[in-house]
Amino acid sequence: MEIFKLKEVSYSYGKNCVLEDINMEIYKNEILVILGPNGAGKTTLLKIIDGLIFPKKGEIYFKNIKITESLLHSKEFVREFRSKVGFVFQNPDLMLFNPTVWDEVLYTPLQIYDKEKAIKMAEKALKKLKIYHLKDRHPYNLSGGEKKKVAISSILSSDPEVILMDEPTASLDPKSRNELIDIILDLKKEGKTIIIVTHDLSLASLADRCYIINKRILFEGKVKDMFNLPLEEWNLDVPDITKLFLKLREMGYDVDIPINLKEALNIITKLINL
Ligand SMILES: Nc1ncnc2c1ncn2[C@@H]1O[C@H](COP(=O)(O)OP(=O)(O)OP(=O)(O)O)[C@@H](O)[C@H]1O
Repeated sequence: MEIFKLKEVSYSYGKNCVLEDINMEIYKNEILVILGPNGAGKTTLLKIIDGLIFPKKGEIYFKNIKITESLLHSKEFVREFRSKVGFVFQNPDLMLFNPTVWDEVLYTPLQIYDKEKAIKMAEKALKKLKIYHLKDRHPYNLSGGEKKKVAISSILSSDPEVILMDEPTASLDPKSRNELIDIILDLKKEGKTIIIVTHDLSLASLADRCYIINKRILFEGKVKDMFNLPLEEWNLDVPDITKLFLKLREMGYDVDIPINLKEALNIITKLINL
């Protein structure tokens, strides 16, 4: 089932066109990763999907309903849409406005559920991100990574169907990054649709499908099919492990390009045992 569909969407800031002719489908229960270098228009695209800005050209559909500017002014639609689609901003400071972490994470569920259920949801979300101990802290005084986790909890606590994440691993240390990756995979198992925007190519290993954009769509498909593309020329952060396997190919080894460390180890083990 199609959750979102974008048809020939374009967007400009003044005269500066940053997205042109974007055609995109987002399906239920997929992890979609949108890659692109700095300034490629990724955040702008997420804002369009989240209805925060409206395309200058083109059409956008949410579950087959065409989103129009007047629909975005309808309180009823916006309320329903906001309860179904959650957006974790790149900069958590833009999301955190309550006096404590607890108030922050409880805020949206209280608008949707009764108090008892809202409290349960908030507790669950804080525990999921392993930040329950921070619940009485003021978000302003937290570290960058802690703020990011609060921002993610505050979205998960309202249990949206679709989660948009802008550079979710930025400012997370390696342990927290791996924990977040596990959370994203769990969310998929729970039936959620997750859209991740990043220039960190290693996150692509999570994806069911990827887009690479730079104002326009440069690629759409499976991660595995990305590796024949000039990724470094397109200014994407190619992980060292990927570079190593591309080099092995250049040297004449008939190897697949692994999408994670486990796959890399399997391929190397096979090579050694040849
Ligand atoms: N509010 C704005 N007003 C004017 N120009 C903007 C605005 N927001 C973004 N831009 C410009 O639009 C282009 C795309 O920005 P956007 O933030 O969508 O890119 P991005 O791919 O998310 O980049 P990054 O990876 O650096 O976060 C950039 O050139 C940026 O300077």
